[in-house]
Amino acid sequence: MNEKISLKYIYKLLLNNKKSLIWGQIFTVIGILISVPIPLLLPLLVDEVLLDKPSFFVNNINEFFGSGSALYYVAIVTVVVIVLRALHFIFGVINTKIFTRISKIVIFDIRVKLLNHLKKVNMNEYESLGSGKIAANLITDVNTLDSFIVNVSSKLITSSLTLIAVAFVIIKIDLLLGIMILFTQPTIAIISRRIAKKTGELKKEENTTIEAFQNNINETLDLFSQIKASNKENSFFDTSIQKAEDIKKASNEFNYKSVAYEKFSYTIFLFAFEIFRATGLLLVAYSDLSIGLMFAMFGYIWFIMTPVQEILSIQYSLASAKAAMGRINKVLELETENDGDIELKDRKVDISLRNLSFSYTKDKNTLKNISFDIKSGEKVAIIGASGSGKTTISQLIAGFYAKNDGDILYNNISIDKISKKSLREHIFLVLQMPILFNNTLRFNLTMGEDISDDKILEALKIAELKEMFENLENGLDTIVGKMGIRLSGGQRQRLSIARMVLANPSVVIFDESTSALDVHTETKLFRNLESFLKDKTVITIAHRLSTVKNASKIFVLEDGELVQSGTHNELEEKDGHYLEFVKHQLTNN
Ligand SMILES: Nc1ncnc2c1ncn2[C@@H]1O[C@H](COP(=O)(O)OP(=O)(O)OP(=O)(O)O)[C@@H](O)[C@H]1O
Repeated sequence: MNEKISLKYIYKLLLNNKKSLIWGQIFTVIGILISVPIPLLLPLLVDEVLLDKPSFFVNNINEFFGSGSALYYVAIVTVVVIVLRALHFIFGVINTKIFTRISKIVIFDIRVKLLNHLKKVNMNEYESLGSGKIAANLITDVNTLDSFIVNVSSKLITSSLTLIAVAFVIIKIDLLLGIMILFTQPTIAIISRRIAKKTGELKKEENTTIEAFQNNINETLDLFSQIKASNKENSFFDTSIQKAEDIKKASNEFNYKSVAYEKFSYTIFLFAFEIFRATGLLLVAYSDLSIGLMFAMFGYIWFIMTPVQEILSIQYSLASAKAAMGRINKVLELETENDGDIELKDRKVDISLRNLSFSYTKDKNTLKNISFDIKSGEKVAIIGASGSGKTTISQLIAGFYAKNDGDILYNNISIDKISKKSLREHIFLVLQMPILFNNTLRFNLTMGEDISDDKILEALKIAELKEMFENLENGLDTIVGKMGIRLSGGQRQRLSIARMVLANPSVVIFDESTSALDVHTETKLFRNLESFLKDKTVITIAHRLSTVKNASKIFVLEDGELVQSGTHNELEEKDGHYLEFVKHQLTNN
């Protein structure tokens, strides 16, 4: 059972780094012990030195270092404060280093968990989310978790402990002012947060308008020639101008309101600060609070701003982390392939479809109750109208999609019991539109396997690609694909065939794999492949009569059902889809 990502799960992963966590907490406590007294030190000299009421500092300095002038006491305490601040900085850096490392390890573990799950996800499930969403889960959502974990692990404990320590100190200095500060500060912070949220919403609106403009302008520019051809420049560009107008409005709102909101929350803080100051003055006037301690209290007001903000930010970060976990768990909920453990050892593979049914979506059955047998070494063909389910059958035979009903047997063993790895070693599906990796020609042919150049060249020769290869400056090391040289549709199809030759499977499925080739090249190619394919099982999906005619068996599909099967000669004799197909081909040629 694949455990979902939850706070408990993250906690468990954090605990895997117990030793570092303990060290982190030790440094946290030391850091707090160093930083909390800082606001107290210099203000106390107001009482002890300026108002000439020697107490703790002056007495201790006198005892250990001897007495001196005001400059002497101020200088010593200032040096102590600077040293404490420097130490606090150093411990802070060490702490950040420890907690960042732990959170990166946790995030790495989560990414690995997701990738390991994705590796086994079955195709139907994969398509239900789509690559865009999955990539967003792996990048954006995991990053959201990342910042949450960094926040929680390093800031939550530090900020809470700091607040507790400061609360203890300021309540000890003056109960009334201490409680006032402790209640007012978080209230102000909450108000600021609310205001920040409003700013966030305005920013979102601005982003939406920018995105809409971007999508619109991208489409307009992509289809520029078509727009011009249909004389529609005005209407398309008017829409773009309207979208630009939306940006103007939303951007204006965001820019001035965000500054106003920011100033507003700072002003509220200053109001409160003035009230604290007045209360402090009154406490000095009417109670026993000293001037020095009053200044120290003012120092603590600034001091607790950061931990209060940080604790609140964790609350928000928790909300986004929970949403991110929900989306990440959608990936972990994708069902994995039913992987069996039987290895297909024999290179001779008989394939049988038994009442096979399959649907991509719940509302429509793509394949209905299909049964047929293909003996090892047989050369069969599947034909049918576009959308009748030919590609789907081949994908099911190759084990890409999971069947819904019925069974596919390989040497009488159900697909459910066979290891998918072993199945794919035996079956090679040559696609109509092979996708190239943005990598060298060699990688695209070998998929990273160590295969000698001689073998690769032999495969290129069989696939009728030798000539193209000889014209490449960097030979097998030429980058092809997105950022490299673009190959034509026909070249890509032949490259896929060369891939298949190198993989040397026992069953080859050609899914309209030569549709982009001219008849002359196609004939040469199949002649080259003749001896290679001699003992192999070959399933050909094709639209050309010439390609299927010589098959030992032809299966005719219609709307997901097997409607006819037999040899060319047998089927040609009967009225039905095959005869229609033959007639159609003859009249079209
Ligand atoms: N990934 C998919 N998700 C949902 N529906 C799909 C998917 N792939 C194919 N289909 C649908 O399944 C049906 C059969 O498609 P399939 O590609 O197997 O037909 P085909 O006979 O190979 O067609 P063609 O000759 O045009 O390649 C079609 O209605 C198609 O729209």
